[in-house]
Amino acid sequence: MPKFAANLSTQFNEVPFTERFAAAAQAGFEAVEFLFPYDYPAAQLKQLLDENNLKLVLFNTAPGNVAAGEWGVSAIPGREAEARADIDRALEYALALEVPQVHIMAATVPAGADREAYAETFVRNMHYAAERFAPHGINLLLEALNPVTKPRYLYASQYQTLEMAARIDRPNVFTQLDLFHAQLVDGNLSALIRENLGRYRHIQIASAPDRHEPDEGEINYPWLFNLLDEVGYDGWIGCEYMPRGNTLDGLGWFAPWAKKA
Ligand SMILES: O=C(O)C(=O)[C@@H](O)CO
Ligand SMILES: [Mg+2]
Repeated sequence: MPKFAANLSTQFNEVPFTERFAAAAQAGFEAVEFLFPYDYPAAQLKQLLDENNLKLVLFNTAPGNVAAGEWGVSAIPGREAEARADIDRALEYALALEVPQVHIMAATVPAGADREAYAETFVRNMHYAAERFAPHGINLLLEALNPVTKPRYLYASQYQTLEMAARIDRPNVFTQLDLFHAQLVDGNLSALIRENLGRYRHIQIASAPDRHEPDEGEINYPWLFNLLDEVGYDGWIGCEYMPRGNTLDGLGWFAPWAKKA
C-alpha cells in the first residue's frame, strides 16, 4: 500500500507554514515533507510534528542565493566551505527532526561554466556529507530537475542522477525519483520504477505537464501506485504538486489512503 507524505511547501498554502502541519494531519496524512526547515528553530518544528502525530520524511539542504538563480551550492567550485556548513546545518536539523533522508541540492550550472568541474566538486562534497550522515543512519538523495522548471540544474535526467550516485559510490547515497520531472525528461516511468528499485529511496508525484493533483494529465498514477506495490517499493511518496485550487478540494484521489479520524 503506498504511503503518502503531504508536501507542506506546495500544499495547504491556504494557511501559514506552521498551520500546515495540523491541516495535513486533519486531511489524513501521517507524514510530511517540505523544502527547507531553516527559517524555524528545530524545536518548534519538532513540536509541530509531535503535536500532530506526523513523521517528517524529507527536506533539502539550503538553496543558496535563489534570487540570483542558485538552487543549491554543493556543486559550485570555490564554495566548498559554504556547502559543508549547509550540510552540517542540515545534519543538525535532521537529527532534531528525526528525518530518515535529506536531499542534497547540487547547483545550477551557469552558461559557459565547466560542467565537469561542478560534477567533481559535487562528488567531493557528497563524500563529506555521506561520511557526516552515515553514523546516524540517514540517507542522502540526489534529484534530477527538468530544465523547464529549473533551467541549467546539474542534472535533468534520472539516468544522470543514477550515474552520479554510482560515481559518488557511498552506501547511504541514493536518488529521489520525482515522477513529474522524470516524465518531462525521460518518460518510460514503469521501466524507471522496475529497473531501479533500491536505487531510488523517495518518490514525488504531480501531474504532467501542469504539476497539479495526480488525477489528471499524461501520467496514469493509479496504475503506477499498483506497480510500486507490485515491485515492493516501501518508501514514501511525497505529494509535491501545486493544488489546482483549495488543497482539500483536490484530495479526492487520496481518499482511499487517508487515515480515518
Ligand atoms: O523541485 C523539486 O522537485 C524538489 O523536489 C525540490 O524539493 C528540490 O528541488
Ligand atoms: Mg521534487
